Amino acid sequence: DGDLTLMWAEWQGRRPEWELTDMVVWVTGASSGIGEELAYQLSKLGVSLVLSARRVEELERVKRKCLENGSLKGKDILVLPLDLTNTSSHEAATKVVLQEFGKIDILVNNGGRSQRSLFVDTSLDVYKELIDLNYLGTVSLTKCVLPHMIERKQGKIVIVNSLMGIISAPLATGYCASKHALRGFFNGLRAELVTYPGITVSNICPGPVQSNIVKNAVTEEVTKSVGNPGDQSYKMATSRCVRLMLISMANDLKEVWISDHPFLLAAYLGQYMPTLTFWIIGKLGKKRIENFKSGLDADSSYFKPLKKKHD
Ligand SMILES: NC(=O)c1ccc[n+]([C@@H]2O[C@H](COP(=O)([O-])OP(=O)(O)OC[C@H]3O[C@@H](n4cnc5c(N)ncnc54)[C@H](O)[C@@H]3O)[C@@H](O)[C@H]2O)c1
Repeated sequence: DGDLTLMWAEWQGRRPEWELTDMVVWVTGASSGIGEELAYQLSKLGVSLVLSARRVEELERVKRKCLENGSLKGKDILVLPLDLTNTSSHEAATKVVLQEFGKIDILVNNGGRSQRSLFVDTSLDVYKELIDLNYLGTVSLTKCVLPHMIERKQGKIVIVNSLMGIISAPLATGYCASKHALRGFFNGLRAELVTYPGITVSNICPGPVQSNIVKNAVTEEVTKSVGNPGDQSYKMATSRCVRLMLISMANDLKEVWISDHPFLLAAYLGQYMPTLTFWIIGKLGKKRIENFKSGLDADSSYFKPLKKKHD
């Protein structure tokens, strides 16, 4: 359920329990899904945590659960409300973290939103929103934190990208574009930082993972979300995805693919036979669009045969 380098790192590499202790880790999108689970698993490693998202009460809930389940004390977790699209607030937020903990070892750029709509039906505002949030929000926060990492000549920048940043699927053109943009940007930034070997850039690309991503996905209009999480039984467990993310961070892997098949296979195939892969995506995607148009959950109804096989 991961690319070969990641699987090797899980087998033979450095353990998160050895490598990630005593660090200050800032997680965006920590109020739900992958970010929330990251908070729980990180809190067991004894790091200092900064939890960011827009809803303070949800972040407080996550903080309480971290304190119940981990070894941290209240002072080790900072709840810092942050809207990724409000880029003018990012500098001040970074200062608050530095004042509180004195350093930032790991920035996990996780906050984001997906999409479920056909391009022809979708307002341009949706495309602006997805680029503002998923791409520019991440770039902006990284721009605020990076000078501090350069000063210390160390730090880990983690981007929660997606397999949709490598291959694309119908009904998510704007989401795929924002994730492809992140991959292009951070591969370039990594190369710019080559004179700082202590600063690493990890591009993490999960396939489908259990979370609220579909429920929160934007549709034809920015103000309209899907509202229903759909059937998540065929997706990877959040805890497994996050464990593999921590292994990636502990081993400073530059890019990882975290997914079950057939999604992982599609990513591999896409590297070797792009034309064939896009033909297959077109064939499979046709059914996905039909499901969506008839009001069904595009994914779960599509993956029913797969689920039955698992059962
Ligand atoms: N779940 C999947 O299948 C999957 C697959 C690949 C990649 N991802 C990526 O994982 C990341 C986390 O998503 P998730 O699956 O946990 O979904 P989720 O909807 O459960 O969580 C998204 C988080 O981002 C936050 N967020 C949304 N808009 C924000 C804003 N304007 N400012 C600050 N925070 C904001 C939400 O509050 C929430 O905490 C996203 O970047 C997503 O693209 C998810």
